[in-house]
Amino acid sequence: MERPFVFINSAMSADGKISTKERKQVKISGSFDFDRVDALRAGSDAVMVGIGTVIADDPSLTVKSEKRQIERKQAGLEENPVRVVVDSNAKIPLDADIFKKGEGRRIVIVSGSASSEKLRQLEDVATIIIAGEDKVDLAAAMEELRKTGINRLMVEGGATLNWGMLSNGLVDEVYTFIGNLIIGGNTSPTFVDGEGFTEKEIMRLDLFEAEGMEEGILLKWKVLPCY
Ligand SMILES: NC(=O)c1ccc[n+]([C@@H]2O[C@H](COP(=O)([O-])OP(=O)(O)OC[C@H]3O[C@@H](n4cnc5c(N)ncnc54)[C@H](O)[C@@H]3O)[C@@H](O)[C@H]2O)c1
Ligand SMILES: Nc1nc(=O)c(N)c(NC[C@H](O)[C@H](O)[C@H](O)COP(=O)(O)O)[nH]1
Repeated sequence: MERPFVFINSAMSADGKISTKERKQVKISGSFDFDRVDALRAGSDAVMVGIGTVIADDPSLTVKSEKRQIERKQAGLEENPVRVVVDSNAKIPLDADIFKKGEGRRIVIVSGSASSEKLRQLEDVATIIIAGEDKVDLAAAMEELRKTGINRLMVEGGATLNWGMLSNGLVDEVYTFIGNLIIGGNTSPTFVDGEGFTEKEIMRLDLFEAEGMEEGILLKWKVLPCY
């Protein structure tokens, strides 16, 4: 199977949470880390999030630095990477910031259970990929993204999509910024939620970079193959 090179970038608290129990966004990164995230976006062919993140945060996922936007244009690219949302039932609001802000292509990946009426409406603002019957088949979706020329894909969460991508063996690298705060709560989203691995299935990582940044630390890991 041909798929893009995939990395996940996430910011978490010292206790591994990525937002509050009300799923409210928390500023974990400082300006330095947000700028690093911007550079990662600018260097990617596409940036992907789950529908939970769109509903919770309404992100635009645009490249913020004007210099990077210009550099992308000079390289013959669109100002922003392709913005991709994984949304099995096509719940994404038509007025989401992803559609309203910035230039560039948008892709919504849905499953066979999405309503055809909503898909017709979405076709005006995005390309639709259908993968899977009731729930998006992420492996099939990755193949489709690769076919459309996406070779480097940045995944920006949230917790459930991170699990889906990791547990299906679709991630090459993981970048986690750990900030100087504790969020707590047994229902607050963590870096990876979902079902969780059993002891035998646990995924191993290889740390290849660690860098103190502002009041936190950035860790970069390679995902090791499962045996
Ligand atoms: N700190 C950070 O770096 C960061 C980044 C992004 C999001 N967040 C936070 O994460 C939270 C959202 O996370 P979440 O877990 O609710 O939503 P999510 O963004 O992970 O989206 C999950 C949804 O994607 C859809 N989906 C479709 N097919 C799937 C599949 N095969 N596998 C997995 N998901 C599939 C499902 O509808 C699922 O509910 C928000 O609170 C947001 O603020 C934090
Ligand atoms: N890197 C990072 N540090 C954080 O402290 C934090 N809270 C997020 N959270 C991701 C976030 O939940 C959003 O989904 C997008 O970062 C918003 O993207 P835009 O600014 O709209 O382009 N990400």
